[in-house]
Amino acid sequence: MSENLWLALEIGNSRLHWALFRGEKLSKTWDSDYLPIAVIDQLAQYQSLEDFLLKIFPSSPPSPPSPSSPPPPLLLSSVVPSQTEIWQTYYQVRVITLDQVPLKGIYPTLGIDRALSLYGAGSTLGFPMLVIDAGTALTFTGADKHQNLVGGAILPGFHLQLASLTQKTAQLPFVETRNTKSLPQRFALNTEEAMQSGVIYTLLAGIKDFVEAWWCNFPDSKVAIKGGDRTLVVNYMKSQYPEIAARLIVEPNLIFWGMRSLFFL
Ligand SMILES: Nc1ncnc2c1ncn2[C@@H]1O[C@H](COP(=O)(O)OP(=O)(O)OP(=O)(O)O)[C@@H](O)[C@H]1O
Ligand SMILES: CC(C)(CO)[C@@H](O)C(=O)NCCC(=O)O
Ligand SMILES: [K+]
Repeated sequence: MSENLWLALEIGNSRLHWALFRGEKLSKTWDSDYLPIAVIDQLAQYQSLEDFLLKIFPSSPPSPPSPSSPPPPLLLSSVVPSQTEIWQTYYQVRVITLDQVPLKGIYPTLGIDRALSLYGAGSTLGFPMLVIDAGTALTFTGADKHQNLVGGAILPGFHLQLASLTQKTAQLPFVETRNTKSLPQRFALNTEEAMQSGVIYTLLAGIKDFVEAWWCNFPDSKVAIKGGDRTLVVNYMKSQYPEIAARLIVEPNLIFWGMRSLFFL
C-alpha cells in the first residue's frame, strides 16, 4: 500500500461520500453520485493509483506521491445493500458491519451510518454524545458515557419532506430546499413559502425538542451534526434558537472519523 493510502466510502441513500486517508490523516473528502456498475468494474483493473484517482474524482484529483503504485484499499460503510453488492467486485474492499463498532446495546437493524458516526464523534470528542444526521433521512442517535446506545429517532429529511408533499398531492409544486440564512415567513401568503415554512419550522422545533430532551438526561453531552443539510439546519437554528445552535458541533466527516477510530484507536 502506497504511503498507507486508503479510501473510505460512505454510501448514503442519495449519493456517495468519499475520503482519502494517509494513515490516520484524512487528507481529502468529496461527494459524488452513485457510479455506474461498468465504472466500478473498471476501477479494480486500474494498474496505477494515478489512473484510479482520475476516474473517481469529479475534478482535480490529488497527485499521489507514487503515481504508479496500485489503487488503494477501500473501506466501505453502506446503508444501501444493492450498492454494497456492486462494490464487492473491487479488489480490496472491506465492508464495515455493525458487530465491528464498539458501542454497547446496539439493536440488529441499526444503520451502520448511525453507529459509525456516533462512534466516530464519541471516540474523538467524548461520550456522552448525540449525533444529528441531516441527510436524506434526519436521524438522532445518542450514547451515554459508557458508550451504551441510548437510542434515537428517524424522520424524513428536508428534501424528502418537501418532495413527498409534491409527489403525493395534486396541487403542490416542486420546491427547492432553500439555501439561505433567512427563515421563510412563518404564516406565509404563497404556496411555496407555506411549504417551506411548514417543513422548516417544524424541523427546527423538532430538533430543539430532541436536543433539549437529550440534555435533560445528559446535561454536559456534546451534540454533533453531519449530513448534506447540516449547514442549512445550523444557519436556521442560529436565527431561531441561537443558544442551541451555539452548542452544535458541525462536522461532515463523522463516519470517516468512526472508520479511523476503528483502525487506529
Ligand atoms: N449536491 C447535493 N446533492 C444531493 N443532496 C444535497 C446536495 N447538497 C446538499 N444536499 C442535501 O443533502 C441532503 C442529503 O444529505 P446527504 O448527502 O448527507 O444524504 P446521504 O448521505 O446521501 O443520505 P443518507 O441520509 O441516507 O446517508 C438532501 O436533503 C439535500 O437537500
Ligand atoms: C435511517 C437511515 C436511512 C439514515 O441514513 C439509515 O441509518 C438506515 O437505513 N437505518 C436502519 C434503521 C435504523 O437505524 O434503525
Ligand atoms: K446519512
